[in-house]
Amino acid sequence: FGWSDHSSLLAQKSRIHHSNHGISSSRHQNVLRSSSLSEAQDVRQDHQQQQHPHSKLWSTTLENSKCYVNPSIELAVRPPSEGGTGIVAVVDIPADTVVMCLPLEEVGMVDAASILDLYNEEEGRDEVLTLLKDMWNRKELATSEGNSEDGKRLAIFAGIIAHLQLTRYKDMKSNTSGEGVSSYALNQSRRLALFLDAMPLLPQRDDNINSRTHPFPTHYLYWTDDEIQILLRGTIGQTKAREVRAGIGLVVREWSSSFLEEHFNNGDITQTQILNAIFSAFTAVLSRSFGDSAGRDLNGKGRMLVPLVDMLNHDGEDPNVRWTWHVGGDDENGIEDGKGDIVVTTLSEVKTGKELFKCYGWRPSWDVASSYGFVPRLSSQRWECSAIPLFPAELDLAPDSIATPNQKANHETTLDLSLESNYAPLLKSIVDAVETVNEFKDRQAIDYAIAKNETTNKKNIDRPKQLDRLQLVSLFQPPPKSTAKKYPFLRRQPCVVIGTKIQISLSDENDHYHCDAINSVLPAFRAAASAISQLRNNHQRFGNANTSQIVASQMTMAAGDSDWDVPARQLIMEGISDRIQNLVDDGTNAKAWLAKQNDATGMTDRNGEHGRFRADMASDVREAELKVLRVLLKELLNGKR
Ligand SMILES: C[S@@+](CC[C@H](N)C(=O)[O-])C[C@H]1O[C@@H](n2cnc3c(N)ncnc32)[C@H](O)[C@@H]1O
Repeated sequence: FGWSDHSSLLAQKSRIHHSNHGISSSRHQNVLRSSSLSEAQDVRQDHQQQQHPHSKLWSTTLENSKCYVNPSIELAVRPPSEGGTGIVAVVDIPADTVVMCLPLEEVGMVDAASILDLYNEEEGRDEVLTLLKDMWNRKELATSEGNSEDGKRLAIFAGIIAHLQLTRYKDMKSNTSGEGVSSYALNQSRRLALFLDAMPLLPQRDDNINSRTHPFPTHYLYWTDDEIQILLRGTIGQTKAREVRAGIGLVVREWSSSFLEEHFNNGDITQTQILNAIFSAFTAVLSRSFGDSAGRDLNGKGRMLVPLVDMLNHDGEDPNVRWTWHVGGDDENGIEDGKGDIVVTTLSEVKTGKELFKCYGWRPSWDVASSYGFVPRLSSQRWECSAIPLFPAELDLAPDSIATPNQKANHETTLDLSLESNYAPLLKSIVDAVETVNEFKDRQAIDYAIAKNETTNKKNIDRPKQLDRLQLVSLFQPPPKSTAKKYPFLRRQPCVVIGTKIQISLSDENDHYHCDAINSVLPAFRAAASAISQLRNNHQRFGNANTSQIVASQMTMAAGDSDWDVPARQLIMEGISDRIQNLVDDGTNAKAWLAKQNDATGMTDRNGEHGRFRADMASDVREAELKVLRVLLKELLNGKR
């Protein structure tokens, strides 16, 4: 579900095609309208005496003499519209100050591997943990760059959190704390009780009845189907939202019998609550878990959740704190065992009343939105991405000749390049061609550095490394006219991700980043231009345009040859212009739809407010893409002059 998932259009396509609509709307609505949660709230009221679970976790940690929390910081519990809970400075804090030092074992850090490692079926079988352990050990089919492995681990982690949370709910409801049959899951849920309560799981008690909806109103799992289809139309955000919803929908289906066996069959819990807990756990893991910035993620076992540190909000442009993982001496093994301290240090002075922000890592807006349920505000400048279609959705095969009326009527002179059967072979050749060119370039750079006795030197040192390899994503498109009757469904249009540094000011000081951005995608578009030229030649000579007749080696040659720059830049320019137009039109339609909704419902209650958050988020996703496309189009037009 992370950034790395974007690269593998080829690997993901079959999965997505089967589940275009994501989580079925009726099931989804059930979750949103669930009213059977008041019992859970009542139980919580008794146990927590109305204290916010974040505050409770905070004060309990402060009481632990082995945990250090600098008295200069305080917790700020706020509504989601204000970023939710955060941590603020109560006095001026100088740079390089340790504000937290939390021993992982003391704070109840959670990761999937440790929970599964300690689970022993022979001491009491647990259907959910058995299922998750099997999944953990299952070798995934080899896909590029281990994407599905990351997604799988994240899902298992969510499964564990949901299971422990449901176990805790039953434990609290039965009101027999410490008595009766104990199980591994029960013991773990008691050990992690405070932290489990502090995640965005079952709704918390609130005096306002309207707020008894999900506590994470902007996460894509809680959008309605209409919101996904209309508010996000035309954006890469829509593709991500559909992927997240479809992926989780499939996982939930796979898990349902084990969860029902463990929780529903034993009574006490409704199916809706089970589903609700699973969705909530996914939002918790997607929005709060993290790995080690040094690349150490519990010996490659996955991600972790760390209380208190997960209350720090994100600033990707100017973070004022960072966290590090300290183990005693050189004891790197401590990290593998999840031991050591998490230390949060200020990077710059934090003035009284200001919030502490860490950077969650660079990701484009559409990706931040799909994990974290918000889009960062652009304050000064930051790296951002959009995507450009590799080919026009409908290719004119005879652009210079006049087609006969008969040919036109039969669509003989066009090719639908958003049909998978047509684009898939071309896409594979483009990926291969770009890889060949990149390998060649890397070798040349190394040879050059050796000859000059230098180390290889990357020009834009702050350019995110994800942008240095070919990234493919796809957009959902309505069918082109030529095939709309025969195949009326939405289909995917393959795109290349392009990223540059956008800024809030109107000056052009980032021109060189835009120029680099275009250069970095040129090989893919040169190969695409070669494919298009071959298709047109074949059509002219043989009267057909079968994509299987394309010569891949010609595309590879073109990918590395600047002679192809003119048609490649033309393709990029047309793709960008087309996208800008569509994004603007779809944005206007989204606004009109929203206005209609507002008129119909008044949008005054909490659901209306949450709807507005989602609409704002959709608009931010759209604007971020538009900003990138506009600066790149300007750069291309300047380059032409
Ligand atoms: C790791 S948690 C941080 C604590 C969180 N605010 C809470 O209430 O528990 C990450 C979530 O905080 C919110 N968040 C973080 N940074 C934000 C920001 N700059 N603006 C708005 N929301 C933010 C998002 O909902 C995100 O998914």
